[in-house]
Amino acid sequence: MSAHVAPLSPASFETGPAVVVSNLVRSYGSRVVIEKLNLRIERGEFVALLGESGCGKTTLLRALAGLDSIQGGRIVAPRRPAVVFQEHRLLPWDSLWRNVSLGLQVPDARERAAEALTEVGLGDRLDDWPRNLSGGQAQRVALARALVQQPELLLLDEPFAALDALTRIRMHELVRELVANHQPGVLLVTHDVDEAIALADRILVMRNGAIAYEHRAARNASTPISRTELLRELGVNSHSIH
Ligand SMILES: Nc1ncnc2c1ncn2[C@@H]1O[C@H](COP(=O)(O)OP(=O)(O)OP(=O)(O)O)[C@@H](O)[C@H]1O
Repeated sequence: MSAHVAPLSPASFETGPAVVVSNLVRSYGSRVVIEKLNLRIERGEFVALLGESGCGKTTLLRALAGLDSIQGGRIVAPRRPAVVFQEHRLLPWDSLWRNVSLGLQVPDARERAAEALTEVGLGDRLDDWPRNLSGGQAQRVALARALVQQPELLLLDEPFAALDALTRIRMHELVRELVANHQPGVLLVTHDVDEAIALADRILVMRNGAIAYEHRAARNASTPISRTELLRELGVNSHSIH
């Protein structure tokens, strides 16, 4: 865990939020990218983060992951979150089960990896190699590697962006199922408005270094989040909306 991510007290471990961010500031040199941003994600809550290119979505995700230092504010999380990136980032010289169990300090690492790989539909590929996987399969392994850690917070940085449309839809179904089973809080960074609407309980739009818009989906809502409204928030004018 990096120095700036403060642990929650043990009492709040089982029931507390997945992450609480207060007055976060992140800058590169003199350029402030995130300015006094506040965010709270509950366990089991699926939050999607949209925003124009360059607005700071990945910067926020990296700060939450503890990968970068921050210049102000506070991030309180129970443990280090798990992250899945757009690229699978599997080690080519390790078998799939070893990739999945990397960093697991338990005697039954292979069994745990087997369970996780089975959950993502690759339980028969334990001893296979990353080079033999399709893009979608590799992202499944990346998801298994994240979930084997039983994270309270799962950070997804455009994990489906490089996949074809059909594989992406299958991955949406899988992620929905995995999140329902494991109940982490999720922050999904995406450019895809429809993906955000399909998956998220809450959709955020980031602008000028902070959360500028928030839409919370009512559970089992008969009227879905308005795509037009979201696109408007993203600066797409009504003439371009179909
Ligand atoms: N390592 C870095 N050094 C300097 N500036 C950076 C660095 N990383 C990102 N930036 C700048 O910070 C701003 C936010 O970048 P970030 O990658 O977080 O945006 P984003 O919203 O994720 O964009 P995209 O949707 O295109 O992926 C951009 O102006 C970018 O140029």
